[in-house]
Amino acid sequence: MTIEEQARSRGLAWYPADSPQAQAEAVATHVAALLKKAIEQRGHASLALSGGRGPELFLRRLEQIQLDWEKVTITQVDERWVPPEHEQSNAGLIQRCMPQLLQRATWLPLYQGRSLEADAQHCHTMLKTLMPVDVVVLGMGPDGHTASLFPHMPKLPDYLSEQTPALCIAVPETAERLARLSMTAAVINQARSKILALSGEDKLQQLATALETSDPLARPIAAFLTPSMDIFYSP
Ligand SMILES: O=C(O)[C@H](O)[C@@H](O)[C@H](O)[C@H](O)COP(=O)(O)O
Repeated sequence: MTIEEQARSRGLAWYPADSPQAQAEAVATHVAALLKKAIEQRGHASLALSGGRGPELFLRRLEQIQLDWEKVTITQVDERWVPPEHEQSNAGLIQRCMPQLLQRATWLPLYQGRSLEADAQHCHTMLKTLMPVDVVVLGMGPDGHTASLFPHMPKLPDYLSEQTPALCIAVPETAERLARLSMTAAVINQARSKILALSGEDKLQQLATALETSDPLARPIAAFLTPSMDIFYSP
């Protein structure tokens, strides 16, 4: 079975693109269509964005799309616990890519600069009022992590359970990575729409393994491969 067949057999939509540029175009227009529908139905819409290196083309394309951005609230799926001017800040990336759009939308970055725990509590409270998020855009790391939910991290089973009371968690720094803030499955899997955008053969194989083995402790992305999820892949 191809990975596309595996995804479709799980009720996931599969959108292949020929290049990262085509993928960015497809994701941006798809996100805009979902937000437009939410605004038509409920008068407003909410969007949660991931960071990392992957989404830059998508974010810059979204900046160019005409929409009632004044009716959209934008937050983050996760964040490195650094100020926006830090080179590893996801908020900094989003702000650099979408300066005009963020002037019009309601922008709710996760990093507040208090303490890691205090910021996690602040974001938990913010997300409680925002849920259910209309559109959550996920990436996936080469190890199968998504958001800042990493393989075999402490308390991962709690964070991947939709019953977990925590909506945003503090992820302590390790030798390999900065401290982070992250949404949990209680928010992500309650979203009206999930989008996963990934590129490259390595990540495609990781996704195939996640679909085959469904072991979310080893590959946390596996906990989110449920409808309604649209997967956008480019080589
Ligand atoms: O803070 C982060 O790193 C992201 O939010 C993370 O969840 C990202 O989606 C994956 O790590 C993929 O990142 P790349 O696109 O850089 O591979």
